Amino acid sequence: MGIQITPSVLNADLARLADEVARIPSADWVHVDVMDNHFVPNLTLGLPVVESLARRSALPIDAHLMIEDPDRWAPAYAEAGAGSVTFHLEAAAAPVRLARELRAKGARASMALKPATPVEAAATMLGELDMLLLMTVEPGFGGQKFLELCLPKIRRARELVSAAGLEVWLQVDGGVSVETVERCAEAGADVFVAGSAVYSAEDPDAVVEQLRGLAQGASGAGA
Ligand SMILES: O=C(CO)[C@@H](O)[C@H](O)COP(=O)(O)O
Repeated sequence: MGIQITPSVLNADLARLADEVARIPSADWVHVDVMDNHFVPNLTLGLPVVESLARRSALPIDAHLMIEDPDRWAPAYAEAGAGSVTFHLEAAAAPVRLARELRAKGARASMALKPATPVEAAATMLGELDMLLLMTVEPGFGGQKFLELCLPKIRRARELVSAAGLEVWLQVDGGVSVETVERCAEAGADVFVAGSAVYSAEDPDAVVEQLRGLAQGASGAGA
């Protein structure tokens, strides 16, 4: 599939959500952060907003659920029209069953790991996943500094995916910017979430293109 850029709308103007998504036509997905103030210390938006955005957005929705009890809630996001649904391993009671349920509902099944969770924790179920999300900040807020300690994890995840001969996408999320995207791509990431780097810019779509170019160059997938 190659390099994909999925801007997070967390730091966009949420009162104008559909318009904010329309400002990033070059993106591959729009990344929507769902937070419940239990799994993370922040509260954002939920199912009705995702359902409504799915009807209005030209981009497919990449829903990142930072919530407790994803076993109960995640399938509803697939039904609401999210093309990809990410739950956290740290929160799931039955991650394999949940991944299968998401796929059965027609969504891409994705699982996220917080920075301190070793990649090995996901190794046995990579075959159940379409994407593995490696958090490169502690989840909960946009605008944090990229955690360098996550780079070896990205490398290790790429090794595991390649060794298994799987097509699992490797997404990174947190502090991804023009300063850090190349290091993530070199380490093996291929899907890049960027929030403040995109939405703090006057021309968010130009940043999407810039991130894509840098990541492609660094991964060797460039022109
Ligand atoms: O999931 C999260 C934060 O928990 C992210 O998606 C952030 O929204 C990314 O924002 P930046 O770090 O790129 O500003």
